[in-house]
Amino acid sequence: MIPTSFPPKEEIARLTASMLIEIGAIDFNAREPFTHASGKQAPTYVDCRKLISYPRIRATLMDFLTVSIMREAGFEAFDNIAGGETAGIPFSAFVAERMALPMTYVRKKPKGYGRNARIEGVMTEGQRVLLVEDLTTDGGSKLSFVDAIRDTGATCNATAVIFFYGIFDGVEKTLADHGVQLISLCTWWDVLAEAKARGAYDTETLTAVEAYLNDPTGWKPS
Ligand SMILES: O=P(O)(O)OC[C@H]1O[C@H](OP(=O)(O)OP(=O)(O)O)[C@H](O)[C@@H]1O
Ligand SMILES: O=C(O)c1cc(=O)[nH]c(=O)[nH]1
Repeated sequence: MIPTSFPPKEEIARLTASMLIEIGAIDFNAREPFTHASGKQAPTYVDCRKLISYPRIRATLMDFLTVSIMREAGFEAFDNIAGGETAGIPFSAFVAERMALPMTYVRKKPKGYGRNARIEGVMTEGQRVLLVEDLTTDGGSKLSFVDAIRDTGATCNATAVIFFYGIFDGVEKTLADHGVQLISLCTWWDVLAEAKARGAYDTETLTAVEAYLNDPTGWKPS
């Protein structure tokens, strides 16, 4: 069902950050960095996949994502909600259910046999498709998913994610240049503020993380 409450964007960001911290979806390690889909290393990892196991938090965040989509893109802007393999798929299902829209999903690569499809479910020419994903780091996966959607003759002018890194230059512009609007609930800056407010991590950890957030390309493991 479509939620009717519309908390302000800043409150959505704070609550989302708080929920991610509460369920242990936020990992920091400046000594043994995480490798991301882009191949880059970072002292940060947010595991939005954990959210599916927490029904109260999951429902609240999916309401937030749905109202953010309607508020920032329009109430009647989409005909089809597509999830990006893998982490985007459950969230696309929850959003599609709320918006009473068809759901599809996009594979990272063609299946390799059978129909050799990248798109699963029914996507038709001219449909206005919203790509739903768990997060965006530098946007590389989004461009690939959007291109696969457009190859069907559908349009895809927006992507909605729970988490946006918000630290790399030009990600929103690169997406915008590709004709894609980015809708997100929170960034690392919201998580950092909430972590400090809660005293959730030790000062050394937060200092190392803040150094990375301020200069992700110059950052080196400690
Ligand atoms: O490239 P970006 O747009 O910045 O987004 C980062 C991608 O990295 C993660 O996927 P990953 O490839 O790790 O796979 P998974 O979804 O199968 O876990 C995440 O689910 C995003 O799709
Ligand atoms: O870019 C990624 O691959 C990535 C970063 C992150 O923090 N969490 C995640 O699941 N993937």
